Amino acid sequence: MTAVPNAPQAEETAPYAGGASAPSAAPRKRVRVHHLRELKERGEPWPMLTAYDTFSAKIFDDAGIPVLLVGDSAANTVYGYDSTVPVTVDELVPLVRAVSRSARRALVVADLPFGSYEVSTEQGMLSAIRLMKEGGAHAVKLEGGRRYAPLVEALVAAGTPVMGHLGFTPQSEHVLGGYRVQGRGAAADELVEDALALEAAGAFAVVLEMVPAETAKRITAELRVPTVGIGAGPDCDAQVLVWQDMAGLNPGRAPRFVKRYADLAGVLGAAAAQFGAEVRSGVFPGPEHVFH
Ligand SMILES: Nc1nc(=O)c2c([nH]1)NC[C@@H]1CN(c3ccc(C(=O)N[C@@H](CCC(=O)O)C(=O)O)cc3)CN21
Ligand SMILES: CC(C)C(=O)C(=O)O
Ligand SMILES: [Mg+2]
Repeated sequence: MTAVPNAPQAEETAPYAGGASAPSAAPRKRVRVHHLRELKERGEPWPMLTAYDTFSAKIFDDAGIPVLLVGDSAANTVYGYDSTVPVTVDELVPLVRAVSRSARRALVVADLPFGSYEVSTEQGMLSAIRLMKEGGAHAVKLEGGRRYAPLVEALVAAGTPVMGHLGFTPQSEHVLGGYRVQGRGAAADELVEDALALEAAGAFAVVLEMVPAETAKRITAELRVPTVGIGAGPDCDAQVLVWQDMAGLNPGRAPRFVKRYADLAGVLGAAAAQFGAEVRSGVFPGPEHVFH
C-alpha cells in the first residue's frame, strides 16, 4: 500500500476570513463540509474548480477557491481520452495526491471513476477508501441518484463525505444518448427525487450538470445541502467549471455553459513559439542564462 500523503497542517483562524472567495496570504483553516452548508444558509454562492496537479491546486487555493475537484474529467484534460469512461482509480490516485498535498485550505473532492463503484457497495467503498487513503482526498463524488443511496450512506457512516452528481452524468453518456440536457418536463420530478434521496443518505452537496435552470432552482430550494451547478443556471448554491475550460487552456470547443476568464492557450502557444524562434535564431540562451 502506498504511503499516506503528508498533507499540510490545518491552521487556526476562521476559514472565511476575508470572504469565501477572497484571495488572501493569511493562513486560514481547512474548509469543511459544514462550512459549505453555512454558506448556503447565508445565501452566499461559492466557486468550485477542478485541479489535477500541484501548481494549479496551489494557485486556486491561494485564489480562495474553497473546493477543488479532482474530476474524472482528468480523462479528457490530463490523459487525452475522448470520454471519462476509460479513466481508472489507478490513474486518478496520483493526481488526487498531488492536489491534496498542495491545497492548504481547500476541501479536496475526488471523483469515483466509471467502473469503480457500480458493482456493489463493497466495491464503491474500497474505491473511495483508495481515493481517501492513498490520494488524501477529503471527500468523494459519484454520479447517480436513488440507486446509490445505500453506498452514500455506507460511505458517510465509514468516514467519507460524499458529493452527488445528477443531470447529465458523463459516465452514462451511452445510456443518456450523448451530451444532452437532462431533467426537462416530467424528468424534473425524477431529478428532484434523486436529489432528495442523496441528501437523505447523507450527501453533503449535489452537482447538477446540464439541468434546466428552473429545475435546478427547484432542487436548490428543496435541499438543505448545497447544489453545485454546471450548466444549471444562476440559482444553484455553487458553480463549478473544469479549470482548463475556465482559463482558456482547452484548445477544443468548450461546452456552452463555460465562460472563459483567460486565454492560456494563446499565452502558452505564443510563449512556446517565441522560445522556439529564439533558440533557432540564437537569441536564447543570453549571457544572463550562462554559467562560466
Ligand atoms: N473539458 C471538460 N469540460 C467539462 O465540462 C467536462 C469534461 N471536460 N469532461 C467530463 C465532463 C463532460 N462534460 C461535458 C462535455 C461537453 C459538453 C458539450 O459539448 N455540450 C454541448 C452540447 C450540449 C447539447 O447538445 O445540448 C454544449 O454546447 O454545451 C457538455 C458536458 C462536462 N465535463
Ligand atoms: C465537471 C465536474 C462536475 C466533474 O465531474 C469533473 O470534472 O469530472
Ligand atoms: Mg466527473
